[in-house]
Amino acid sequence: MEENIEKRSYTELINGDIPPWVMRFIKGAGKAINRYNMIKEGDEVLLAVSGGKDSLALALALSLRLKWLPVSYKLKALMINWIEHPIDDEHKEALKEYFKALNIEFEIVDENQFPTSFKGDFNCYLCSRNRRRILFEYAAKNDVKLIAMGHHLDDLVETTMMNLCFRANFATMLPVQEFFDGKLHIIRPLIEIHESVTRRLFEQYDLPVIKPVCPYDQTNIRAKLKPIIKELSHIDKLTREHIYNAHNFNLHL
Ligand SMILES: Nc1ncnc2c1ncn2[C@@H]1O[C@H](COP(=O)(O)OP(=O)(O)OP(=O)(O)O)[C@@H](O)[C@H]1O
Repeated sequence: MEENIEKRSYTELINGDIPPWVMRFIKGAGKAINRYNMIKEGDEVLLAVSGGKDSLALALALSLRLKWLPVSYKLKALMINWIEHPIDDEHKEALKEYFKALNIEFEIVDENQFPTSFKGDFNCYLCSRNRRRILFEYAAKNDVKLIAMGHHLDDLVETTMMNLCFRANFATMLPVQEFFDGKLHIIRPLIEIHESVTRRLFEQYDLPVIKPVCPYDQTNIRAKLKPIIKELSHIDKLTREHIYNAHNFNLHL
């Protein structure tokens, strides 16, 4: 586990001691939720948890804002534990404690990251398809129609660049993605949040973050794009926002 010495306890946030920058983060998520009408009164939201800083930050935002919102929604968190490299008991306990403190029901399911259907192939695309299939099956079984994922603005920018530069495609990650004729939606409440904010949250509070276990994590194209996007943002610090705004999401709603 990350060294938590000198970090503040996340329970401070849960108990209401929320510094302005964390409040801006929570309100930023709320702004996207409202802008895209992601969650309505009484909805049940399945939160997809990787154990990384972003999905844990998303859990925090979705749970804390319920304290002052005039509307209510139900949260349930699901983590897929990959059988090929399972998380250890200590981390499992820390995650369970975190979700309990946030008042979110939390479940861990064991699944194969390399199912036989891959026929020996493996890449990020196949892996995320597999993850999505597992999440969809779980949602269908539990009659959940909303799945929240921890993707943020930097993820959107990297996806856009990947599609444009390597796949000759003007395509992006959507804040709200519809499946099965509207029977299921993936929502991304952190879509307007910079990764630097979730990183800061993780650096300052003892969120029970699990270190990335994916062998491809630092070598994939996404990781190679990060310094390039950072460089672009030195030319114009609103680079990420420009790429986001280029999609004119509002026009399609
Ligand atoms: N093992 C998993 N179980 C459930 N959901 C997952 C899992 N891995 C990823 N997700 C979902 O997919 C999103 C994007 O995954 P990705 O692998 O890019 O994130 P990460 O860097 O591992 O973690 P995070 O985004 O939480 O920091 C996560 O934010 C989370 O919502």
